[in-house]
Amino acid sequence: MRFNDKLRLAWKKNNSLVCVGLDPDLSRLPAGMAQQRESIFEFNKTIIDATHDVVCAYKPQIAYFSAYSAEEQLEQTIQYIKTHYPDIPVILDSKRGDIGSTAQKYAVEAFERYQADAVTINPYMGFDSAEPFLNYQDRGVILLCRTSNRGAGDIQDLIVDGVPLYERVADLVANQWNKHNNCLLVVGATWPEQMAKIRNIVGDMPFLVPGAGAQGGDVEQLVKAGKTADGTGLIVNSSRGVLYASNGPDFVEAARNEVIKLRDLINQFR
Ligand SMILES: O=c1ccn([C@@H]2O[C@H](COP(=O)(O)O)[C@@H](O)[C@H]2O)c(=O)[nH]1
Repeated sequence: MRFNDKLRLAWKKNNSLVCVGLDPDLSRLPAGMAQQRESIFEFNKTIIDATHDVVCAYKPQIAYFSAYSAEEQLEQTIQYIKTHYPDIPVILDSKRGDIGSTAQKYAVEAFERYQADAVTINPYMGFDSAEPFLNYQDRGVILLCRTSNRGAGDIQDLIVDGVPLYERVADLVANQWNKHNNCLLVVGATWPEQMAKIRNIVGDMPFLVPGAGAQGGDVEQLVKAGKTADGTGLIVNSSRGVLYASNGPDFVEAARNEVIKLRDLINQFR
């Protein structure tokens, strides 16, 4: 099934636009869980089991695995989701980007080694660096457009041909790179004004929206700025806000409650 179809079904099945980011930080694991790489899969599995019916996607961030030489735990986590909750898409957040021959290997890493349904990539090396990913027509390719961080504007707001670079990226992706209808954009929850502009440029293209939760993005503003006419179009990610809602014995319940709270708040404004 194509990524965008899988996403649409997940939005509908769980009536949720929430994506849980799987960013396992050994120093923040719940009390009683050993701070060692072997705990990562157990922690992720517990969070996934507790939230699979209230999310539309999971987003493991590769750095939280490779930093601990825990690639095996990343593989196990993705396989666990695909086996037990096959309706929930997995987005590998790795933000790769390189010359075509190397990008080809990164595409194999994301889509064949890790079996991700979608991957984040950096578009700033141009079309040939994105093409190896885009050629996997059933997978999603999520390109950085206006990121959630404080310094997002340093480069993304530079004026190119009379418009900010992030608008050029949005236009380029929507009108030239999206031949297989498998492109999405990263648009930070922290920039609702820019999000509204991007929505105007790209029509119904889905956005991966990091920055709700720990980064403080305003949910009402982001949903109003980014939703599509049918009240979808957004994959709203929260990582730390969910994973570390509590580090006590109630961490599972606290994580689930956090997701439900975010889901219900988003749904209020769809
Ligand atoms: O613009 C971006 C792109 C990616 N991210 C990633 O999303 C999560 C956010 O984590 P929180 O704990 O919910 O803040 C993290 O994996 C980032 O690498 C982003 O924040 N902004």
